[in-house]
Amino acid sequence: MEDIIVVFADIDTPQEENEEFIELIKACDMNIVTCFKQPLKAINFRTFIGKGKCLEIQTYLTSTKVDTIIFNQELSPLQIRNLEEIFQIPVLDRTDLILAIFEKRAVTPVARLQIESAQLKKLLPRLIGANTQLGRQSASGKNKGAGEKQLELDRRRIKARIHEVDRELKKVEAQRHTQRRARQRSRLPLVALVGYTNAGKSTIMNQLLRCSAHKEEKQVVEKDMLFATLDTSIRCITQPHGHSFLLSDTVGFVNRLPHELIEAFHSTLEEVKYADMLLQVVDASDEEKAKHMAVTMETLREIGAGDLPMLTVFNKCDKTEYPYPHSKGHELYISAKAKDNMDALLSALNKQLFAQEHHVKLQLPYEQTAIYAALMQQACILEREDQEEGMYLDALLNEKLYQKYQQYIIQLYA
Ligand SMILES: Nc1nc2c(ncn2[C@@H]2O[C@H](COP(=O)(O)OP(=O)(O)OP(=O)(O)O)[C@@H](O)[C@H]2O)c(=O)[nH]1
Ligand SMILES: [Mg+2]
Repeated sequence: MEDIIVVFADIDTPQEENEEFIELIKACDMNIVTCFKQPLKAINFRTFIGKGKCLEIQTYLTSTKVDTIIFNQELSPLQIRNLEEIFQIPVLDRTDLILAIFEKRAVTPVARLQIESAQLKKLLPRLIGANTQLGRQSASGKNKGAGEKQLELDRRRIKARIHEVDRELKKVEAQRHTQRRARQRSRLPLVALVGYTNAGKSTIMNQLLRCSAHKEEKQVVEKDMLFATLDTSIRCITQPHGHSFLLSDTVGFVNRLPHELIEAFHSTLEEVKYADMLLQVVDASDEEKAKHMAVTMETLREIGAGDLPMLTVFNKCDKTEYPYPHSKGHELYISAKAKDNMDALLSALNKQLFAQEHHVKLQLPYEQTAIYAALMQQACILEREDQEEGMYLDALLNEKLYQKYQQYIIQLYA
């Protein structure tokens, strides 16, 4: 495990943001040896923090073994270079840390390529104009060779590799485009799970898969750690009495998600843009939920998915005082840990996803098996109640079915 020093260089940084930063460090399996704090009125353009603080850290380093220093802010390439010259060990900023977490978590080849692209693009400007023996390849802090010549070689190699990686990623984008076209032809609506990291998106996906009539669909990874999911998985949810839809689970968002990452994860995040509807998952037990929702909205706008219809799911209500399952307009309160809450989720989702449809109650004689079979296939049956005189169906019908089966409709809901 890497031994690190954390430098909180604060320019009115809220306390919660610093707490989240510690969580990010934990997610990266690093051992914090000590923390230095400096409230800043002005940023030193050469070293971010002041001379006095640099000296204090330098003195500390003479007596303690430390592998890396991590700043809770974004640093410029020049600041990083100067700080590394002073401390003689690698210095990482907030973006490097998030990239390092992603690097650790990346399991699919695409996620690996995306992270490599982001890391190389962040590294390149640091090498321009650098003349020290310190150059870093990744958060693991491998030192590179000395001298201008070596640097020039490094720069060229990095540029060539960026080119190669981006070409691979373009291929992936084209592949995803083809897959998307195939999905669109299937005409199944696509629902995308989005939200802050660790809110419970993958858990909801798995619970819905358990309820799905097609149980063979693969489960996704759900775990209590930041950024458990790094790629997009799309599964088909087949409702026992109704429409099927596609559900996608993707990478979670975080406050100030580095721009390099959004760019690198373009093809992964782009899937969200093509959804028919978003399921925004919020951890209801998190005190910072309002801020997390704002970050989610901001990220959605950034990737061009800000205007899609949305159902907001306040999850983990079992850890709160909120009654659940409970539906209120476009908001739903549930606990994904309670399997029976998925009915409430599906019902809210169906209402919104198939909103252009008519919500009706039908009374159908038992002998009308052909009509029942047609409704099962083409409509969304929310509830079935069997009585002596026939079955009562609470269903969503499209215009065509609505006209065709008028004679069986006994109630039209608002
Ligand atoms: N108590 C409680 N825990 C939950 C609930 N839903 C999910 N969790 C837990 O929250 C943690 C995170 O869940 P995930 O489903 O992996 O979260 P995610 O949103 O997919 O996270 P990322 O992939 O990191 O973005 C896991 O330990 C889950 O077991 C819930 O309703 N109640
Ligand atoms: Mg996940």
